[in-house]
Amino acid sequence: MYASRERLARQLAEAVAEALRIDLAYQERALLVVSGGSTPVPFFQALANIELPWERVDVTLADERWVDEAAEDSNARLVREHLLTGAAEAANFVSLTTADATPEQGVSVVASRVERLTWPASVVILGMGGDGHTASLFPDSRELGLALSTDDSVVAVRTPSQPQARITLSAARLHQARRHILHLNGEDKRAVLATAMAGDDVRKLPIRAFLACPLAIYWAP
Ligand SMILES: O=C(O)[C@H](O)[C@@H](O)[C@H](O)[C@H](O)COP(=O)(O)O
Repeated sequence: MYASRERLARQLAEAVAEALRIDLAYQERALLVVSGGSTPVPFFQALANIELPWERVDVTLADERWVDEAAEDSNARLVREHLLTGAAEAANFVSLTTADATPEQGVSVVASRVERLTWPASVVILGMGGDGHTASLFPDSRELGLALSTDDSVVAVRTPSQPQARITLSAARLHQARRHILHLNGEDKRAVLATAMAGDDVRKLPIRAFLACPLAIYWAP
């Protein structure tokens, strides 16, 4: 981990906290949509320690693996361990899974949960994989076309390159935010982002669906 990644995470936490503060000055509740993966951990830890009226903040995920919340690779677990601690413990976390065996069975319950939240979100923070995916909009997802085009909030996703079934907020739902942020580290991801910016085939590099949001980019080497 580079020191600058830690600094970036702290700056990002300050920016997100400020956005929540601004929105909470004139809304009863505010919504923060975060991503999983390894990149956000220092950001979560920095944000967790910032004083805010967290009891008026809802936190949900851009996407989730269809696994038990106790599983190593559960994004909910990541958020509970690193964000919902300290001051942020008072936030209300809304998970994207149910006890159903498959995301296809749970998708409508998750959709109604998501739709009850305060939209537009204050901030949607996206990550990006080396294949240009964001949330669970993978280039090889069978449901990519659906997730990019549907008005539904949530889509169950099967992706040959990924070991688990997943559930993702749709592109339309992820677009419903006052601010969009892309948080990424490393030269390899910067190169993927540069390629994404130089073209327009969203199915090849799904991050392209968010480049015109506008998207604030938080990058460290
Ligand atoms: O993993 C997830 O839960 C998210 O679906 C995914 O979109 C993530 O943001 C990117 O894959 C980046 O992941 P890293 O931060 O681990 O590189």
